[in-house]
Order: sequence, then structure tokens, then C-alpha cells
Amino acid sequence: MSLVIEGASLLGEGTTDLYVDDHGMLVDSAPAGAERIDAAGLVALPGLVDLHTHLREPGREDAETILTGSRAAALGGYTAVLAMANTTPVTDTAEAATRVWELGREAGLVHVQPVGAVTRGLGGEELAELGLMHRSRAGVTVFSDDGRCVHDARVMRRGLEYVKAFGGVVSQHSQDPSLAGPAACCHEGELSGRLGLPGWPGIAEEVIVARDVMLARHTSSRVHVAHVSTAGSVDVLRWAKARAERDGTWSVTAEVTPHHLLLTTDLLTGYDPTYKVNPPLRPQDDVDALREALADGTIDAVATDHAPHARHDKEHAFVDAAFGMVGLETALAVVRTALPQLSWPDVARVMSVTPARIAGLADQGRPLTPGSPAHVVLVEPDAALTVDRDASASLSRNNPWHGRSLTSRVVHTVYAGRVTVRDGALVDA
Ligand SMILES: NC(=O)N[C@@H](CC(=O)O)C(=O)O
Repeated sequence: MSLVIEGASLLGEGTTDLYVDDHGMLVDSAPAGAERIDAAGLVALPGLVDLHTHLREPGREDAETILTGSRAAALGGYTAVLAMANTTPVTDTAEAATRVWELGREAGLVHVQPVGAVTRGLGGEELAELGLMHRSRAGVTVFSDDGRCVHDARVMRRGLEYVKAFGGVVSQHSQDPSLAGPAACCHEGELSGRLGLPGWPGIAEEVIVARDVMLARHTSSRVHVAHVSTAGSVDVLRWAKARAERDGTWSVTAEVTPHHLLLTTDLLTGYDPTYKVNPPLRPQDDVDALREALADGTIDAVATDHAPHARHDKEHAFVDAAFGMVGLETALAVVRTALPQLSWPDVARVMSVTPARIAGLADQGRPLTPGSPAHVVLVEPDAALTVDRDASASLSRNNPWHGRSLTSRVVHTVYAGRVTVRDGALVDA
């Protein structure tokens, strides 16, 4: 089905029509008999790319499936998501990665790119089948034990050396388990003491970030820092990026989540487990440093860390509840609300272009010009959006934005020329 998107403002500038042929490619003139989408007043961006999504399939289809997570992604304006490896079984073989990739294709709403585990079973000891996962049909290039830190420096070094052979990258969940163990569930500070909650100090993240950039430098490889949450990590990244640029032989990239850009640790005073997340919400000083780092490019990308959980895992006393919050459907609005000064080209950079580059997805994050695949999101820039967790396409309801008012609304999403979301509603296959 060909398409004409009429009167969109490209990255917030001017007004343009976009033409899509029936192969799902942007072309330079209107195909005959094309379906029309009125995009007057809407900003057109390349489809969003999420470096960090938990889709829970296989194993926890009560919390999310590849189909329901793909629906949530499309509603959020995404055309590609990277599905984290901490499923049951873990994505640590070529077969497992290929299966996730196939289920994504069957769902057909976004490109689902599997992330491979760094270590077998996320055990932290033995490298997983990195090369076989890369050579599989899924073509895995991003590897992560997310949910756990690759805490053994020797294993991290070997992982970085291994992925270098094919231009892969290790995405690290930076949490030194000797400084923040499994019980640590709240930013360590005066408030955690008052609430009687085990603390997760910022230094537990920062020492791993510092170690990993040195390992990446030593191995001439690529490290990506998942969900950066502290000002101290930003300081390390600033130094490391300057150093990597001078050396020209290695690289470090980093992502921040929408929730770490807007929510602070004060929300924990009510012991509501909705706000329990890993890494934990931090104080305002950290939030300010993260915003500044995203705006100046020290942090490269926004990644949702969409972490759906079934009620029976989340609705517990704070210390016993699962870590994580959903985020695919609200990410763009949260970024716009947290950083209203960010230009549309910058929004496209941090939510589409750079994440696509980091993940090696050549078809995604492309300029909206003829010859590119038609992955497009159309946004109503100043709409006030009141979040209703029960209107979500996700199977889970652990939504920290419920009842909040955010700025910007995803109106239409086009994936490979196919309208997946029209007027804010899913167009299912
Ligand atoms: N980010 C989260 O709070 N949760 C993640 C894993 C993790 O990083 O703990 C999950 O898989 O639920």
C-alpha cells in the first residue's frame, strides 16, 4: 500500500509531503492511488529506536509478549526495539536469538532486534555463543547481561575482545555487586536511611563505568553504558569520550532512561513499588547532570528500559517487589517534558539516529529523504497527554506515569511503509 503523508513539519522545520511507495520506501513523487494521511501541524521524525526493551518472551508471557511489547512500541512511535536477553531461557544461543527475531517479524509492528547475553545463562563466568549469535539470521551485534553486571573484569575483557572481531558492542549494566547487592533497592542517602531501605550507592555504578572504559580502551573495543543514573558516571563519561576521540581506536557510548530524566528518589516516601527500578531513582542533582549530559552529547541516547512486570511480582512490600517500570508508550513525551528546550533534530538524534547507529541497524534512524525505508513517527508537539495505565497496550501495569500530564503525543507511526498507528490507535495486522 503506497502512502502520502501530507503537510508534515520535517524535524520541526517547514512543511513537506512525504511519499511512500508500495515497497515501503520513501520516494520523490506521489504514487498513484496512495492512501493519505493528514499531517498538518505534526512533526515528522525518523521512527524511534529503543536500545533497551524487556519483552519477556520466552518465559514470562504473563508480563509481556513480543507481540504486546511491539504494540506498545508502535504506540510510542518506535520502529525498532532491542529485546534484552534476560528471558527464560536466556538469549545466549543462535537458536534463541533467531527465535526472538522471528517472533518479532511475525508480530510485524516494529523491527525486533535480539540482544545476546554476554555470558552463558547470565551467569557471569563463561562467554555465551557470541560469534554464533552474530552469524545467525538475527545478526546480533549488541550483547548484554542486563539485569546483572558483568562484574568479573577478566570476563568483561574477553567479551570486549570477542565482539571486536565483528564490530559488536557490549552494553553493560553497571552495578558492582560488592557495593550494591541484590537487596539494594533505593538510592543510598539520607532518605534510604530514614525509610529503612537497603541503599544502592551511586559509586557502585561509577566504579564499573570507570573500569569498563579503561577495558574498552585497553582492548580497542566498544562499550555501551546502559541506563546511566549518576552525575559521577557523567563525569567519567565526559573524560572517557574526550580520551576515546583523541585515541581514535575505541569507543564508549551511553544511554539514559526517560524516568531518570524526570523522576527523583523522593517518590519513594510512600513505599510505592511502582517506583522501584534498577538503577534506582536518584536525587535532583543527578537528574540535572543527566539532562545536561544528554543535551551536550555526553550521553548519546535515550533508551526506555521498558521493564513490564505482572501484578503478582510487582505488588508487594517495597523490598520484595520486582525492579522495573514500563516506558515504551510514554518515552517521547517524557523526554519532551523533561527537556522542552531540546530541538527536534536533537530529539531525533538521541531517540532514533544515534541508537540506530549504536545498534548497527542500517535501515533505521535514516533521514526522511527519498531512498530511505519509510520508518516515520508523526508527533503533535504541544499536546497535553494524561497517562492512563489501563489504556496501555502492554500486558503490565507498572506504569510510573499514570495520572501525570506530559507534553507531546504520538499520532501516527509508519513502519516500513505500513501504518502501525493511526490517530493514536493501533492498526493491527
Ligand atoms: N531495570 C529494571 O528495573 N529491571 C530490569 C532488569 C534490571 O536491570 O534489574 C528487568 O528486567 O525487569
